[in-house]
Amino acid sequence: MVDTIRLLIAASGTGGHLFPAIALAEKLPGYQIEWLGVPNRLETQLVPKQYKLNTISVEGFQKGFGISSLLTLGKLVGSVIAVRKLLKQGNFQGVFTTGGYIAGPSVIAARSLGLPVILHESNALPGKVTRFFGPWCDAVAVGFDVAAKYLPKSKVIYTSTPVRSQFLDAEIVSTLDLSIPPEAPLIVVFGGSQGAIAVNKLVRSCSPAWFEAGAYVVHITGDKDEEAGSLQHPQYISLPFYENMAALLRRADLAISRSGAGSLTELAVCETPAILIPYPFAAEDHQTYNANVFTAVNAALLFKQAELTEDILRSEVLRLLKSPDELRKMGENAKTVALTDSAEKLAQLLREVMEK
Ligand SMILES: CC(=O)N[C@H]1[C@@H](OP(=O)(O)OP(=O)(O)OC[C@H]2O[C@@H](n3ccc(=O)[nH]c3=O)[C@H](O)[C@@H]2O)O[C@H](CO)[C@@H](O)[C@@H]1O
Repeated sequence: MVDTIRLLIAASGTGGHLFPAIALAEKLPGYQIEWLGVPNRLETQLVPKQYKLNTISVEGFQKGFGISSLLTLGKLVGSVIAVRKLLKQGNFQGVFTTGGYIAGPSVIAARSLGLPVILHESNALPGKVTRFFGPWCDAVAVGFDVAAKYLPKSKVIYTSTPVRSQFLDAEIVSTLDLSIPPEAPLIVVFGGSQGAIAVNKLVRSCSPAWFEAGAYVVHITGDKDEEAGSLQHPQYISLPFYENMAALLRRADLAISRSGAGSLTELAVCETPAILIPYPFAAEDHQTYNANVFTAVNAALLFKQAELTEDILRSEVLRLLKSPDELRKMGENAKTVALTDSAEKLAQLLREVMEK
């Protein structure tokens, strides 16, 4: 009889790092899974109760990564020791990680114990940690196939990025609990898992013209926007966060969004056309690389935040609202850049590596 396999999932920080790992974990019945994160990030809220969350302190690691700062090195060594101890004491047989600062110590610790590691990188331009540690991993699964060209020394496999299971349910739209008339055009605005204050300002200024055109706006502002709540209108719904993004994106006629890999993959599987405004301060401008994947297949319009004025945003949205055929075509094109069976593909890859 084969013993139950014990897997440590190192995924931490943002929705973009956590949701793909949660979707994968759901596809590994029979595996005993524990989580590795840090004490003060989103994993403390998002990791499902059935997985034990172990935490270590690796804050700030990514920032100084690549520069031989003693502090960074000291933190890294401490984290590696902590993860090694956890892996040994917990009898784990392998590690899965979604990159980011938690991945460095996890990969080093696992490899130093001879354990297999799979890393999933969801961005079109892989992060520094992925580029550096990718060759140490048994495989690097990528969310967009263009990422492979930045990982020449890694064993790269295109799996797309797993989304939460509700995104794959075409009927989910019936669970939308916001009062929006069925025939009204719907614009959904969101800025990743943390909101986007600069986009919020623009959207509030433009919205009255969109209301006049009959559109409803669901605006997810994040919880750090002090001006959230300053716009009131019967066709406007403002929320700090919304759980049922799957229903909302399927219902949306147009999304206005940052271009984090998680949001983009969800837009793709929901076939939602989009206006993308990459977060200008994202590491190495990786959100622009992500957005380029969409513009390359005419699935979205891309605007640099610094160049996007109220006038441009207002008029582009009004133009698109008058062009349902163009919107429909953009949605169809979006579908081509993601796989709906990504979680299964990733689970299969993991099983192949862990059970060989
Ligand atoms: C600012 C930044 O650097 N963000 C990065 C972060 O993702 P970050 O979490 O910021 O953004 P993503 O777009 O990847 O994911 C956002 C997730 O939050 C969910 N959501 C959002 C709002 C809401 O109300 N409800 C909700 O469920 C979305 O559905 C999505 O699943 O890691 C990603 C993966 O490495 C990167 O591509 C992003 O660039």
